[in-house]
Amino acid sequence: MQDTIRSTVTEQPQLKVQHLNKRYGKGCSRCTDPTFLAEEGQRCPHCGSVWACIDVNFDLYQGEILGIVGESGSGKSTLVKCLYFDDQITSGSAHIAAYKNGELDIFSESAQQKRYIRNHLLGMIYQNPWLGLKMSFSSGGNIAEKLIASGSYHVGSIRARATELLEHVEIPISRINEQPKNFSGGMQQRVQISKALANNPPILLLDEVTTGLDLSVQARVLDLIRNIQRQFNVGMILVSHDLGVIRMLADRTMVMKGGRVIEQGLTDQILEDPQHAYTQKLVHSLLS
Ligand SMILES: Nc1ncnc2c1ncn2[C@@H]1O[C@H](COP(=O)(O)OP(=O)(O)OP(=O)(O)O)[C@@H](O)[C@H]1O
Repeated sequence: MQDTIRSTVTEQPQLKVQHLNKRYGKGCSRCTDPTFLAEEGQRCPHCGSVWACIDVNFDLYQGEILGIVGESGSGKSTLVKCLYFDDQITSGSAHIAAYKNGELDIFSESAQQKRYIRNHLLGMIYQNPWLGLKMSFSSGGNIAEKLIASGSYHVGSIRARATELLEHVEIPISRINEQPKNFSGGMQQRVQISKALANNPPILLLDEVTTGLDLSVQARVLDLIRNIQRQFNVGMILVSHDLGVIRMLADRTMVMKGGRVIEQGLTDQILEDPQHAYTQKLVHSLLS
């Protein structure tokens, strides 16, 4: 895995996230700076607001998979939702190398520019395929929707790209006109992946994409993710509460607890020598 890092990682991060905070609720004068909340506390005792992400900092490099692991409620999904502009951040910044040379904070951009970033530079795969797919469209139509959003209008090219992507994720081309609501959970995830890849984004966000799938189906989706990383050299943020999934795929890992990043480093290092007591517990439960 470390060879992958050496051969693919370039110096400038694809994505740089700094001091990202996300609060649900109005907030109050006592929690303007969430780092003052008691360690591991997320809820302000005065106003009841929940700080889902507290001072999150990380870099994502080209072609690497960054795993984010943590217990339920630790802020993993909120983080990727903020990066995909599904949710608004409270404060912080993020820079994407492929967007204006990484010089501008994407969160400070206009709604129109955010749409551009989402349509051209990001792909999102949700745990729930109903969030990522239009179930009343055909599977080919779902891919077409993403291509049209990123400025492709030539019907022949769209059809050819949809065919290529569905083949890539091993959906039989005979089913290109079928609605994904008729597909199995694993197939729906594979259509979601093909849709997210449609515009060749440099960054893919994957939120618990195998949770709830049967083990054999899970293995197939995980294999597909690994192949995509190798073939497309795309940087991925892979959220999972399952350290086994992270171990299988992630080059580097970030451990979250109570909205905070409590540990990050090479996945091998984290598994072999976890520093934080919570990570030690996680690793121990994986190995026992
Ligand atoms: N829309 C919302 N309104 C209020 N609180 C929210 C909202 N979404 C998330 N939260 C709170 O933010 C915190 C972080 O939630 P989040 O879903 O990001 O955690 P997670 O680590 O992804 O958990 P899980 O693995 O269960 O999905 C939790 O305390 C959650 O209750």
